Amino acid sequence: MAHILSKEIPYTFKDPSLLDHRSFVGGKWVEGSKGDTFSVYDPADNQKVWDIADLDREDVKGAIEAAHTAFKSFKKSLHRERRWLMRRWADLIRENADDLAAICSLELGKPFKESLVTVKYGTDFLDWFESAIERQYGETIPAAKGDNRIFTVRQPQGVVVAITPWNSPIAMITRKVGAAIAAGNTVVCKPAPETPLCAIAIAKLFERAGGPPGVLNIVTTSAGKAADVGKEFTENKLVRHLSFTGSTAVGRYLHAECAKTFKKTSLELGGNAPFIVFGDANLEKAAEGLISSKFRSSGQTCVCANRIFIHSSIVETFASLLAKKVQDTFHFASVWDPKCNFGPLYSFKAFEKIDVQIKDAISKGAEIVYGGPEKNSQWGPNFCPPTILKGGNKDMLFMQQETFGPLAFLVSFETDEEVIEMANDTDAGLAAYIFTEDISRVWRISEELEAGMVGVRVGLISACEQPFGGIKDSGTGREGGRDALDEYTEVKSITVGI
Ligand SMILES: NC(=O)c1ccc[n+]([C@@H]2O[C@H](COP(=O)([O-])OP(=O)(O)OC[C@H]3O[C@@H](n4cnc5c(N)ncnc54)[C@H](O)[C@@H]3O)[C@@H](O)[C@H]2O)c1
Ligand SMILES: O=CCCC(=O)O
Repeated sequence: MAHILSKEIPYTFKDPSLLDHRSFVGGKWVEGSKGDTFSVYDPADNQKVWDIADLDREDVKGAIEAAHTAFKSFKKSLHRERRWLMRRWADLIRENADDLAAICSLELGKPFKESLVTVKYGTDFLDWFESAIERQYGETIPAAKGDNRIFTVRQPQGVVVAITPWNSPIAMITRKVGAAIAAGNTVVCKPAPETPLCAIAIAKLFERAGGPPGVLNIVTTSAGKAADVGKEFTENKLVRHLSFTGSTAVGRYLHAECAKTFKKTSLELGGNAPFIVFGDANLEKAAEGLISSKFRSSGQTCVCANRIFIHSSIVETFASLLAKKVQDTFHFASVWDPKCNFGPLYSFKAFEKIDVQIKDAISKGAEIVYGGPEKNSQWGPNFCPPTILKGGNKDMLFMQQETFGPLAFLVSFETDEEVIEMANDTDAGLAAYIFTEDISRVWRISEELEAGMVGVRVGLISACEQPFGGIKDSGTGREGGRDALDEYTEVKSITVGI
């Protein structure tokens, strides 16, 4: 089978060799052993982009074994050697930022301009982890038994499996894989079947940076093989840590399966973020914060605002201001147009989900203030413009179900107590946002919100230096930040008798 891009795009790759349809296992570029493939589509027009190698459970087992073999020597690599590897890798990603952004736009439908921001965000993680490598300190502990001395060291865990979603195909890989490798582990990464090309290109650059064979393995698999391949990840005893970003349902399943072999898990799952604007808020700031939180990636991030609570005294003013700012902010065009800053939804399925949420809300009393889904939009079959609805209430679907699309549902509230209760009335606990000018309210509400991350007077909280993760059904563990490498190491205590 000839493997070439199946469609024309208005972009010329500076280095076309970054495009590949194969997986990367044990330092070799491989097809699936059965020769199976699956297709990747461009969300901007639903046209096929390429056929990608579809690895099966046996192939994935081989990748785990390759990672295990590589771990035997990689765990002994010097900190300084790993720093240089990370630095070369990050530099190569920067040098190839345009091509990587183009791949991201092609398979995710993200505007090219926004894809460049994503590449930078992804590279920031590698820079951050690199700087942390030589600061993996242990402790000395006073021993109760006078003749003993106790100290601790941090050691890599072994083979780490990283399973990533489609909505952030560069940063979700560097955030997991970067930290795991920086800490001295070896990795088998399974990217989402919708967006394997970014993962493949990142692995090409890892190889060029001098990454030893087997340290990073990329296994591309179709949606249909995910469950089977997942069993290998959870049952194989060589895997010591499974790090997953994706839906709560799949995360819950993987977590339970991993418990059977006592694997560590890091789970970054779904969100349902409350965004609260109090009566004393700076409304300009709040509207701008909401635009960056709600409409980033067309509403397709786990930290996007989902339930927007506005104090009843300002709800009308805020809705009009928000509509005006949305109108002034977004420019729709082809995702390749440098002016475009708002892209399509990932898929028709996503479009249908938001259609259901809008119809449900309208049938229960909400009204559209701005936008509304357009069937057969000139910007593609999956395009939905930023949409604002007011009159939301607790009986509507969006209150319990993550929208993952560009719908801003405004719900009015009266008191601080009432809004805290509504904000916490969800199984998710990932991000939350508040806008107020009252310093005592900042502390009180931040501490009362049941969420792993709170943004105060900001709508964009994601950063490599921030501990990223949730509580309740939004998962366990933190990625990024000062403690990022701790997630991928074990503390060993050594007691010495003198
Ligand atoms: N908290 C975060 O950091 C974060 C980040 C991005 C996305 N998300 C969440 O992810 C969801 C959207 O992503 P999605 O639809 O791709 O999620 P998903 O759970 O369907 O898929 C995520 C990944 O898991 C794989 N997978 C699915 N079933 C599997 C199985 N049985 N065994 C092994 N792997 C399996 C998929 O192929 C994909 O690679 C949203 O709910 C969003 O909030 C969370
Ligand atoms: O979708 C979730 C991850 C996006 C982010 O890191 O902000």
